[in-house]
Amino acid sequence: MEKKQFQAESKRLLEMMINSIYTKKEVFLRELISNASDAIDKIYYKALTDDALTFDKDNYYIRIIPNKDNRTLTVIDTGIGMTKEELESNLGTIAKSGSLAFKKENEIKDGYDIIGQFGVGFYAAFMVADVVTVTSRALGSEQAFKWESRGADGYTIEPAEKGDVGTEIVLTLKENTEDESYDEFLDEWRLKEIIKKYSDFIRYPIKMEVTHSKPKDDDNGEYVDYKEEETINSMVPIWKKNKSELTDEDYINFYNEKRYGFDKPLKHIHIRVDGTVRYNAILYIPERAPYDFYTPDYEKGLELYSNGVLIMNKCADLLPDYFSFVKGMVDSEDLSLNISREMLQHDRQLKVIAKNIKSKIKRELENLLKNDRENYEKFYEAFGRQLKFGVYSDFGANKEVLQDLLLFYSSKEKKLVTLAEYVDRMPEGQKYIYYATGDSIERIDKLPQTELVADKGYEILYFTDDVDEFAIKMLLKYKEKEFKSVSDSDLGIDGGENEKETEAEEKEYQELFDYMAGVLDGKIKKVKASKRLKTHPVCLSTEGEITIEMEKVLNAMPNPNGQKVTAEKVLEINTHHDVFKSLQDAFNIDKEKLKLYTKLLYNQALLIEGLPIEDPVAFTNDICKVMV
Ligand SMILES: Nc1ncnc2c1ncn2[C@@H]1O[C@H](COP(=O)(O)OP(=O)(O)OP(=O)(O)O)[C@@H](O)[C@H]1O
Repeated sequence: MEKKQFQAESKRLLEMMINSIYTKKEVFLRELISNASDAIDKIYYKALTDDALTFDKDNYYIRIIPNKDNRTLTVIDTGIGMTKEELESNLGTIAKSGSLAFKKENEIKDGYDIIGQFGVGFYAAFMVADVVTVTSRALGSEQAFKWESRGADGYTIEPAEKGDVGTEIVLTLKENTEDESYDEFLDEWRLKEIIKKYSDFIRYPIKMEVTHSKPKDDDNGEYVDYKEEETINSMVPIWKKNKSELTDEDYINFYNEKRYGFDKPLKHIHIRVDGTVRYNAILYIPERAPYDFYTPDYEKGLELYSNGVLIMNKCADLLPDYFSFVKGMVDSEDLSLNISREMLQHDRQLKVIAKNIKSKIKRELENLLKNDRENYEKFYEAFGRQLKFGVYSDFGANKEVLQDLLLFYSSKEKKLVTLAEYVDRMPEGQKYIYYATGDSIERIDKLPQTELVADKGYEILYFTDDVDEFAIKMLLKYKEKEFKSVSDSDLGIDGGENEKETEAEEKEYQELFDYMAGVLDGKIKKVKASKRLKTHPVCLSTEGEITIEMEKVLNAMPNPNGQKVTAEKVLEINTHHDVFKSLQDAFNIDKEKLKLYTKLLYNQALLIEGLPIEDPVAFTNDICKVMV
């Protein structure tokens, strides 16, 4: 059977490709510069095996020339050039990559990999240009050729004059339209910006004339403009340098140059991996949280480079959410790029890198905690909340990774402590890790509920962040010790004689307590004699899973159904307090007074908890009733 070839309508293919591959027009320059760099690399590789050729790096460069008068942008390179046949096959055939073929023919291993592989990048020029003119003279040839195309209409090739080996590409830019201005690609500052963004680490100098101004000679305060050629790119990426060559200042400068943050980094991590997936990375832990860090607007991610060429500004897949504060970049030669170089074809390599990076960051944070507590606490102040969110989210899937990085304020140490430090110094007989929740340390310090636990000499962790208690509920235990709120109805503390006494009292005063509960009409589950209060007359505790702090947080969240979460509150009364005597008297002789006292005590307990009083006016009126 006769085998037929597919027919490709190359005009349409070109149009489709030009307009659908790239999301940003500016990348055309990245593609042309990458081709120029590949062309110079090819001479470099040839010189490795050809004794007749020498490669003196100083002679090789890429030059960018914007010309506003002609509306042309020229890209010149001193690379290997193209013969007539090569112009025809490489630029005349879409998806033909001379660079890929070169890579296959020449075994290239030293890590300076050729960039081109798909054979389409060149055509990105047609996104911004009506006419593209390529004049090229190949290495070893005296004759140059000119290739010219208006895109879909095909191309022409004719002999041309060119003094040096290399390629000159002239783009005649499209006319501006209502929606698009192509003039930006003639603007020095814009060009500089694009070069810095995508091609900063191309290994050869990218030169361009840049306008500066200087005072006029006659010293009358006026300035004149003059042009000077500058190398725009930094060339050697800092991450390819040896760590021993680099100082802290170099890393800080890179952080600032890249605008990873406006602060100083607290720590940098320089990673070089030569494993199954090779990559370099420079990561930073910032000193301060960006202003939008804890908002939905914040975008996590690392810059992703393939061979020194920027592929993605913020690759989110490289960082878990709980380390979203990390800034920096990753460069790998082993990424499977897709044709636009914007997304990755397969993410196996990326997954390997992400996993690796995650454990590196964790290890660095652990080291910081162990060896530089002061700076760790600084870090924790800025990003601790994110770690706690990390423990809580994904149903606690990452709690093991994160639990040893957590810190909480300790009632005894009066500073932040780790869970390990807490558990390791727990006295014999202490069953639980105790915590108290509140808006601030000062407020928790005064919470009546902490009295019994503190009296026992037990340390209490203070939870002042909304997320704290939720994270801890997800952890459940640390080193086999369960967490317990000081407001829990059962504190797990053996009260001895005192406890028996309270139980006896409970029975004795049951009628009074029931009456009081009735006055509060469903606002609380019950009233009981407190085992935990020593000096304070009243407090609230809870039964069940939901604590008062959780009730506050959950009810503060947007809730379209208007449903409210309520903790099962218990009003605890200190039966050894003088107030209790008044309650008993009122119960016996003046029920109206008892109602008044009950409401007052309940509202006081709410205030202590930082909960709103339902009717503040009624509350102040009640106080006045007591006063008169
Ligand atoms: N400045 C240049 N000097 C020498 N050869 C070039 C130059 N520009 C392009 N070429 C040749 O043209 C071919 C096609 O270029 P094109 O940019 O379309 O694809 P590529 O660079 O091979 O791959 P990719 O699509 O991945 O960039 C290149 O492979 C190279 O052989």
